[in-house]
Amino acid sequence: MMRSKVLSLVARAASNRMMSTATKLTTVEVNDKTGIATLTMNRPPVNGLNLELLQDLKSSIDEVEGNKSRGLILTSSSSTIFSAGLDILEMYKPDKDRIRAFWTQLQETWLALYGSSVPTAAAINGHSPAGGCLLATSCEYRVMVPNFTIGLNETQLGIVAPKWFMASFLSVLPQREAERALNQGRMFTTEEALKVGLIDETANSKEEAIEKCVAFIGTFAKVNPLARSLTKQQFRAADLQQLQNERQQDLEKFLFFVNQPAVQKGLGIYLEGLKKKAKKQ
Ligand SMILES: CCCCCCCC/C=C\CC(=O)SCCNC(=O)CCNC(=O)[C@H](O)C(C)(C)COP(=O)(O)OP(=O)(O)OC[C@H]1O[C@@H](n2cnc3c(N)ncnc32)[C@H](O)[C@@H]1OP(=O)(O)O
Repeated sequence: MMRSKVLSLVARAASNRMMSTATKLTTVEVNDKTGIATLTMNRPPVNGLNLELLQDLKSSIDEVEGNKSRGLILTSSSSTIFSAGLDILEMYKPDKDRIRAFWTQLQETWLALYGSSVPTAAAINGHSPAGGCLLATSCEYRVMVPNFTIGLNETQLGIVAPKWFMASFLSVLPQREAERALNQGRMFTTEEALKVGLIDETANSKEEAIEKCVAFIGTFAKVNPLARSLTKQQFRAADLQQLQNERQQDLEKFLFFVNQPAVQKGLGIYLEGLKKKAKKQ
């Protein structure tokens, strides 16, 4: 390895603390200069949100909450996928106990991210359908790299986005825009997403997206952190409380819905289509 490359790696290691390397599905890296944590999803090939990735995401968010980071940037280690959303294999022909744990964990992870007390931003460096879009819209700010897509495409799969998915979407888009996009299961290109306000900025690379997220978080540098976080909590309290109040019903509704023969059939056909497409490539 060239000396300059070695030196730059040493310098980077010195200025960034790796907080959690034990868990391999996510890593948290805190920049010593900015105090901002970058949480990276790393579940190849598509960051499908299965039980284990959701557990790691939740514990990484808790870690960032606990280590006094100035902000959290969510991104992916893939060069083309932010997250492909929920791992369909968790919902197709599911194991009875595991699917309960899976949905319960999804609820917990959303409550932690949407309700996070630190400023949050998503550096969307790849496609971000469904659950991927949920993660991005749970953050306060979104910067996306061109030539990818983002949206809640649930109706295209014959499934229904629960109320709290809609709440995140509605915290970003006007009701009319959100309703139409959800009914259509519309995926937006980066350019379209910028136009409707689903994302806040575009960036030419992941690095630039992270820089822009850092700049967003920097806008709070002179704002009292407690006042900022309590203000954020007040904006989000009703959405968070609604899920807290209805967690059990939401779980039962999901289990009932996902176990319907027609839904299972639809998921099977969709998975088959994905696999055929992957084989052709
Ligand atoms: C009232 C309450 C009711 C509640 C109802 C349930 C609500 C559920 C809500 C959430 C919805 C979801 O999140 S469902 C997931 C939706 N996601 C998608 O539709 C994305 C599907 N994937 C893609 O479009 C593409 O894979 C991609 C654009 C993300 C990437 O394309 P690329 O060409 O790079 O990769 P491949 O398509 O070749 O995929 C590689 C590999 O990964 C498998 N794959 C992809 N996505 C998923 C997924 N979401 N789950 C599981 N597996 C996935 C794909 O099949 C390939 O596998 P193989 O290599 O084995 O063939």
